[in-house]
This record gives sequence, C-alpha cells and structure tokens, in this order.
Amino acid sequence: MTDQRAAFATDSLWPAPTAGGPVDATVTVPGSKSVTNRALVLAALASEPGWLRRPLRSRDTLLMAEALRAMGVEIEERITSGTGATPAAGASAAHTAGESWRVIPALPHGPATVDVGNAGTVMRFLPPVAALADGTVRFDGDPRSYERPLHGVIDALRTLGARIEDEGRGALPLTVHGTGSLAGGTVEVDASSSSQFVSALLLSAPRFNQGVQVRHTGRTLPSLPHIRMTVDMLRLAGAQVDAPEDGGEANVWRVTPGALLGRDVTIEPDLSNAQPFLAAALVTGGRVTIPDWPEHTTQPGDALREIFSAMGGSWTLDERGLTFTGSGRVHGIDIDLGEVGELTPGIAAVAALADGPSVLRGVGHLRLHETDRLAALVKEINGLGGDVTETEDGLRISPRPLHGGVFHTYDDHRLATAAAVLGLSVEGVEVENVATTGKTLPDFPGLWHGMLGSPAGAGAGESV
Ligand SMILES: O=C(O)C1=C[C@@H](OP(=O)(O)O)[C@@H](O)[C@H](O)C1
Ligand SMILES: C=C(OP(=O)(O)O)C(=O)O
Repeated sequence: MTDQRAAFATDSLWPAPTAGGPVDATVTVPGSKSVTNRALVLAALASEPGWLRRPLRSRDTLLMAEALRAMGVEIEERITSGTGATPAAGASAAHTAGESWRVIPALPHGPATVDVGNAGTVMRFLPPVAALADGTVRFDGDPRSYERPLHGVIDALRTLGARIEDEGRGALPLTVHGTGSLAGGTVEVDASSSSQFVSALLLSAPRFNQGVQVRHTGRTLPSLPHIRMTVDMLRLAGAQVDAPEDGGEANVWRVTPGALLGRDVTIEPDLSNAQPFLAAALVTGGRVTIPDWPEHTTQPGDALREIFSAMGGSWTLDERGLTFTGSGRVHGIDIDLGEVGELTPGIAAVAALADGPSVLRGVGHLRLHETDRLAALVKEINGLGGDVTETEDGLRISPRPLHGGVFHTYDDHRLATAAAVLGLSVEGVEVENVATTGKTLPDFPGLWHGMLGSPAGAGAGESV
C-alpha cells in the first residue's frame, strides 16, 4: 500500500540455484530485525540521544524508523568509520564500522500515520508508543496485517487508560487517541497467539505513569526467548523489570516507571536469517561460517546450533564466528519449536530432504504469521512431490524424492528462504517473489549466490 511495498516485485520467478557440491563459505548476515526494532523503540522513548550500530536496513526496520519519525523522533543515518564512535560495551571498533543510526528522542506526537506493512513488531510495539503521544495516530498496513492478532495489545491498552478506535475489529486498521501520557497499571493478556503482545506492553511501560504489571493468562506462550530479549534490552536501557525467569511469579512481568537511558547499542547479526546458510552447510555436507555470532544471546536462532546438529551437522564457535559443518547425512527430527517458531519453515525444508521422518510441534500460532505458514509449507513442499501433513500444532514430514516446480511464497520471507534451501538439492525449483525476503534480509539472492560462488541469476527482483 505504500512506496516501500511498491519496491517488491511479486510476479517474478527466481531460479533457485542447485549446489554443485559441498558449500564452503563465510556469510556476513545483516543485523537482527527483532533487536533493531526493539532498540529503535527504546531509543525513541529515552530521555537522551542514543546510537544503533549496524542496524538492519530492511522493510520491517525501515517501517519502524519511518513510523517513529512520523511521531516526531529524529533518526539520522550515518556512515561511521569505527573510530569516531563510542563502541557499545564489548564491541570492537570493527564492530562499529559501517552504518549507524543516531536517534534523538522527542515526546511522541500526532497527528501521524503509521504504515505497519506486515511487520508484527511494528503493528504490536507501536500502539503503546502512540498511546503516550500527544495527538492522534492512525495505523494501517498490508491486507495481511488486518488478519494478524492485535486484540491483546488493543484490549490491554484500553485497560491501562488508552482510547483506541478499531470499529470493534480488535485488529488493524485503528486509531490511537493519545493524550501525552498513559496511566498504566495492572493488566491481563492472553498472549498465546503472539509473544509480541507481552513485549509490546513491556517496551513502553517505563514511560507509563504507574509502569505495568502484565499477567499472561493463556494456556501456551510462544517465542519466550523474544520476551527475554525484551526484558534484557529494557534492563540495558536502565529499566527495572521483574521477570518470571528471575524467580518471579510464573507468567507475570513488572516494569517500574522511570527514565530510559540513551544507549550505544551494536546490533547482533540476525541468527534466524543465518538459518538458510547454515542449512546449506547441512544439506550439502559443506561448511559455512557466520562471523560475529554472539557468545550469549536471546535470539531464538541460536538454537540452530543444536537443532541442526541433531539433524546431522556439528558446530564450533571461535573468533571467526560460528562454523557449521554438515556430515553428508541429514536426519529427521521430532521437536517442539514453540519457543523458536520463526525457525519452522527452514527446519521443514531441511526435514523434507532428510533420511527419515520429522514431527515439528508447538507451532499452531504460525497459522497467524506473515501467512498461514503451516498450510503454505504443506501445499508448496507437496507441490514439489513431498509428503507433509498438518497436525493440530505443527507438521509431520516424510521425506520423498522431490522434483522442480514453482514454489509460492505468499509474501513470506521465510517461505522464500526455505524454498532456496530445497533448491540446493532439487533441480528446477523456481521461487515466486523472492524479493519478499527484503522484509528482514536485504539482498538475499546476492548473499545466496555469493555463498555458492555462482553468478546472480535473473528474476531476483528488487529488495530493500
Ligand atoms: O518479538 C519479536 O521480535 C518476534 C516474536 C515472535 O513472534 P510470535 O510470538 O508472534 O511468534 C517471532 O515469531 C517474530 O518473528 C519476532
Ligand atoms: C513472524 C515473523 O515476523 P513478525 O515480526 O512480522 O511477526 C518472522 O519474522 O518470522
């Protein structure tokens, strides 16, 4: 619906390259979407300017930056040499070289219009910011954004004192009528459809008059590492947070009101976007190194070390980064992916090439992601000759010899990267709208061809 969306060619077919043999490459993966968008929100709400080093520049993060700018926050993009900047704790000068964003916070204000695209982080993290704004903020997005769950955030904000018009939809589009402050207080939310409900309320809570106490009341809670990421980043910005993992009450988070510090944050590489490259090492029996893999992280992609090892590879972590090595064999896996749901499409692709069956559990909420990921994976892998069935909360995958064909991606970046993994071993896979990878991973086709040492093919389309 916007200029950014127009940059995405949707009708092109990208011939996914096959791997001529075992891959052997080092792939520098751009910054984490989840860390970049949290860092932007926290910097925008801080009481002093801050820096983001090596932020991700992708559709989701540019939408977040644009939305904050629309509410009065200044975000300047700068190229730094690595010498003029103050590195974040533990970051080397090399780490800080490249692009940086200087964020100069302001009291958020309306009138403003926010395009959320199809970014869960934007559609969920920003209504609480808008509730703190002085003025009216209108939220709209891609057609799919109307279908993604938002009721948890809307209802909770109303309980905490906000006025929101959504014409009874409990979803986008909506208008938040901010008054310049929000009471805050105690709220219950069923976050079983998205952990981002909890993260959204916690991120802005230091600025609520009474802070917040959030109690999750649902039966399940997906993507816990992403909530831990929120808690860690809030603490790094000076907030006081009580969380269940510190011995607090189960399913209850508390944030004390107080000023947020302007920090200098170096964004980690996106470990979930490292997935297709690690998968390439696994399925070709090759080796891929991802530089700057953090020793400690809350990113769910860190679990790939163990998951892909259980599927047949092995890893080492040293000063070069994470090196993942395939053994030439790929095994099936029976695993609950509830904590790391965004890894499911890539694991499903590897599982379809394995030497035995797999069961992926705990990911029913993926039906409400960028697309219905369970239905899409069944349809598209089976369209190449596979045998994937949907269960109540996941997928059952029985590997079969696959053949070429068009793999549709439904505007879902992770469907596109999963298709590329299949294409390494299966001749003639054509990925429809590979440019949709630009939601979180700029120039995926370029990185992929670079890994394979092959010239970039036609039909790659534009990406951010
Ligand atoms: O907070 C975040 O940055 C995210 C949380 C998860 O969302 P859900 O809990 O909705 O799965 C994850 O899937 C998404 O890619 C990013
Ligand atoms: C679910 C995802 O994204 P979003 O932040 O839009 O929820 C994802 O990146 O896999």
